[in-house]
Amino acid sequence: MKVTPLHLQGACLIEPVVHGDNRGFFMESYNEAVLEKQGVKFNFIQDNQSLSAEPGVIRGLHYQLNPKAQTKLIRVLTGAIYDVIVDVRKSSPTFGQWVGVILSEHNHRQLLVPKGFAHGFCTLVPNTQVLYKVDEYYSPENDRGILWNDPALGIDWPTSRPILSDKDQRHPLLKDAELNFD
Ligand SMILES: Cc1cn([C@H]2C[C@H](O)[C@@H](COP(=O)(O)OP(=O)(O)O[C@H]3O[C@H](C)C(=O)[C@H](O)[C@H]3O)O2)c(=O)[nH]c1=O
Repeated sequence: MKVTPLHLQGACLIEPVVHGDNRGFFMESYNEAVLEKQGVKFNFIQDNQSLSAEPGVIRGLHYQLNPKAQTKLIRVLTGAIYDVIVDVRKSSPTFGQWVGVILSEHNHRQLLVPKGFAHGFCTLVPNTQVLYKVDEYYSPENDRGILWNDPALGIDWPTSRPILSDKDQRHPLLKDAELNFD
């Protein structure tokens, strides 16, 4: 597995080794020891999976407040997403900055999202299934969000008319969001 740090501290791209042959491919999609040797060590305790039937679905921008903040390891089982993380650590020199990467069933890329980041993605093709590991359990009372198209963020989403959940239509702007990350 190749681990490439991103410019937002703590975030990294992970690319597994894919063994292709005449049948298809095999890969170790997660290997704790291999990642730990490269400084990626988390106690993931929950696996999540979502299916979005249509392209242009945006889920996010979500995070959980401390003490239930989550590290997330995101990958795509089928389809493709434009995956975005936003640094919401108030004392961070990159507070409010974001990075977007394409994760797909074809590039097998994974994104490690540190605690203190809001996370969201936009699906790029139909029937996109996203899998992700988290190191804290779901905590509805600590679940928060930031509006996907907050002009202060200027995220270059692939669509300006996304399919959104009712909840994702009502998140505050970053300047009004409840944050408790240093
Ligand atoms: C996150 C979560 C949700 N749920 C229930 C709550 C709702 O009844 C239903 C859908 O939840 P939600 O609309 O929050 O799902 P997404 O919009 O896909 O949100 C997720 O996708 C974005 C991109 C994220 O980064 C978050 O991890 C996560 O919030 O699943 C659970 O039962 N357990 C969970 O861990």
